[in-house]
Formats: sequence, C-alpha cells, structure tokens
Amino acid sequence: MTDAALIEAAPTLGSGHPSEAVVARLAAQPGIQRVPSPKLTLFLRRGFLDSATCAAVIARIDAQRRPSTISDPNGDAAFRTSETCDLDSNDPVVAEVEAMITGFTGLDPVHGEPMQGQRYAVGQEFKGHTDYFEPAGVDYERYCGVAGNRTWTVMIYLNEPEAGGATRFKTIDKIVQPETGKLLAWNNRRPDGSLNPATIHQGMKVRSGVKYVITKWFRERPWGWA
Ligand SMILES: O=C(O)CCC(=O)C(=O)O
Ligand SMILES: [Fe+2]
Repeated sequence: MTDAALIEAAPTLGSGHPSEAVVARLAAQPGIQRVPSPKLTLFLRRGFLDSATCAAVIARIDAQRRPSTISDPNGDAAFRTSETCDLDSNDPVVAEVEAMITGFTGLDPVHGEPMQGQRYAVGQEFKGHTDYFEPAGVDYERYCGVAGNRTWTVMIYLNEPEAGGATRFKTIDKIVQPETGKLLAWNNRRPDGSLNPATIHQGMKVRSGVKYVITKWFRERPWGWA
C-alpha cells in the first residue's frame, strides 16, 4: 500500500495494542514528526486543529470545569492542580474533534475514553506521571476493571500560554512547547506491549496566561459507550 492508500483506507486499528499498524499509519500522515527515541514512540503534528475549533473547545472547558483528580494518590496534594472538563460527545464540536482523532490515528472510537479538557491557570501543573495505571496500585480495579489499561494517549494544545506550560518527557530529555492546534500522540507501551515507564511526562507550571489542552485516551478493551 502507498502511504496515501494507507491513510485513506481508514482501517480500524482497535485499541492500538499491538501497536505496529498505528505506528505505520501515524508515520505516513502528512506533516507528522516522530521524536527520535529508541525508548518511546511519540509523534507530533502541528496545526492539527484550526484556531476556531480550538476556541470553541476552550469555551466548553471554561463552562464545565471541575478540579482535576489523580488515581493512586501519593500524598502530594499539589501533584495535579489543574481543572478538568468532561467533554460531551453529543456536542457536534466535540464529536468532530473525536472523529478527527480516530480518523488520524486509526484507533477505534469504541476503545476511546470520553475526551477531556484540561485547564491550567498560573502556577498550576501536573507533575511527572504515566498515563497508564499502575497494575499494583490500589485504584487499578476501579479504573481498569472494565476497559483495561490505557494504550495510546492523544493530546492537543488548544492555545499558547504566555509563559510556561510545556510538556516534559524527562526520560528522553524532550520538552514540547504548547502551540495552538498541535497534536501529540504516544504509545504508553513498548513495542512488545509492556507498559513503558519512559512515557513519564509532566505538564510544567504555567508562568503567565492560561493553558488549555484536550486529552483523549484509548484502552485495551471497549470503554462501554452506550
Ligand atoms: O498538560 C500537559 O502538558 C500534560 C497533560 C497530561 O499529561 C495529562 O493530562 O495526562
Ligand atoms: Fe499525562
């Protein structure tokens, strides 16, 4: 198959685990950049969303936000200080962005969690963490009993705070700057399917302005959409 045919075929690549087909599909997308690292599969695509769509999603996040939460609390009350919004997939703007993400990655919408928005005011952050849940953690059954653990993360910056707010992958020494409409996609596993601790990343403190992102996570098994 040519690269174009690979993209147009719009295959359903399931959960993205095993990951080869998703990696091939992403690598073939126009405008994609792959961060060179033997430790972590991480792709970037600038300008994935246009600024009007980003602004429309930001308005929804502002209207519906609540304090962000974490699983397996570690005693640090300042670990994740942002706010989160559960975006309504019946909203046409949200549905369109969800469809763009699954169309781009090939991941099956059935394996996707509902999309979330995250909002960081000045001083807010999300310290170093992995997006997969710790199988030995106290919250594993609660968060993963039905749909299994997370496979892929897709994150999109909706704006550019005036200072701070980068996403840092410290194991591979990579810092990604927020930029309106820029997409990040990474595999939370190694090619052999094992959970990959090199995916550890943090949302660094916003120093000036406000930062908004979308997060869309995919699971091993169907999420249970009605
Ligand atoms: O805001 C960021 O840069 C990272 C967000 C994140 O890691 C998450 O929501 O899991
Ligand atoms: Fe994360």
